Amino acid sequence: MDNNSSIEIETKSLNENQKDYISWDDLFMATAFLMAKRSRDPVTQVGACIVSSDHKIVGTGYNEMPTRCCDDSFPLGKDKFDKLNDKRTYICHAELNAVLNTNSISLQKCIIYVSLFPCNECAKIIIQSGIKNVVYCKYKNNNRRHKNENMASEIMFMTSNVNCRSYTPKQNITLEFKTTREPEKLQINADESETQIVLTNETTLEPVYDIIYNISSIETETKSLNENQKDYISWDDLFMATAFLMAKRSKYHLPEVGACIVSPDNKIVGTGCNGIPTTCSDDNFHEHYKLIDTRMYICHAEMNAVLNKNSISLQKCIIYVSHFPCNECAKIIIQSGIKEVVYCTNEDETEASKKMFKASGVDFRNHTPNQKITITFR
Ligand SMILES: O=c1ccn([C@H]2C[C@H](O)[C@@H](COP(=O)(O)O)O2)c(=O)[nH]1
Repeated sequence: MDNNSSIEIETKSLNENQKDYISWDDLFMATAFLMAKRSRDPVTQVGACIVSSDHKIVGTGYNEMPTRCCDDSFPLGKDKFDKLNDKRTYICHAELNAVLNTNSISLQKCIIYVSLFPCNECAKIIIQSGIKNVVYCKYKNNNRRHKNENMASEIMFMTSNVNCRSYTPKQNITLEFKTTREPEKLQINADESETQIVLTNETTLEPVYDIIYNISSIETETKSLNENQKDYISWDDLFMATAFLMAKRSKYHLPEVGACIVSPDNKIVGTGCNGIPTTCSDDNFHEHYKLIDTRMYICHAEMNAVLNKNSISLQKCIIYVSHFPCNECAKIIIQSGIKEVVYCTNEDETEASKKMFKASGVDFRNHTPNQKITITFR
């Protein structure tokens, strides 16, 4: 390949590709709105996303009943005459959950993105946690800013030097999940003294869902859904959507890849997309060094998600990836202690990765959300 043509191709595809590229503000506000899709509050679904000064997600949350307080035995409506029968008595707000869900020792200098302006109770929690910036999308009660509880929050933020600004992404974000057929199926012959790997040409249409998750969750999840919760999404959909959202920060059409690592208790502990190392400025790097093969410089989404982690250990974590990991990423995943890979598409040569995953006891499965997920900022 001659140098000039490859430079041209690369620069061209970078420009064309940046149509979909999103800002940090868009990314984190979209993550907050995505989280809100897990809320079972029939009236107002709120999401929050806490981000460190180096753009790592360190906490997420949505409004829900306290953990293990089964939604069906708690009211989802209001009753101003009977506090015991009023959802407000029990529901933990999105901000509270995001702050308490964090894997980071300190939230000093962090930013919290919230779909709704924080109420006075959440303002107290935000201030005491050390968060220094609040980015919100709208006010509750038809955007009535001058409601008492909003005023109280504003006064407390102002006197505590917590910066507060409103931000609404200009357009909705739609995440489309490409589905592909598995090119080959891996079989392990358990009878052989040495593990024998057979590649067959049988093609099956994924997804294969995590049976354990579904069985335990169906009972509680389906029963409490109501009319207003058409948008409600499963954990698998949420985290795959987060991986695809991350991919929108990639400037590389190789393709754009996103990854999201999740702890056993469903906390996001790392995210990433493919890109050149952080310290190499994206915009000048190609032209400056007249790169022949950009792929040599690209850090893959999986590598970035693992190295971006805000948890000491990734033992027993799950990594959600838009594309099946290559062999280099498979090594990183295995060595990091991650125990499961959930992928959406599998277009590339991944035999070596599969062989290593199998031998190392890392499970892998496909998950493709049934339909596209649209994040609407309203
Ligand atoms: O700062 C806030 C304010 C409210 N919420 C949650 C609490 C409730 O679940 C809903 C509000 O329900 P309404 O029926 O609209 O009063 O929003 C929050 O998470 N954070």
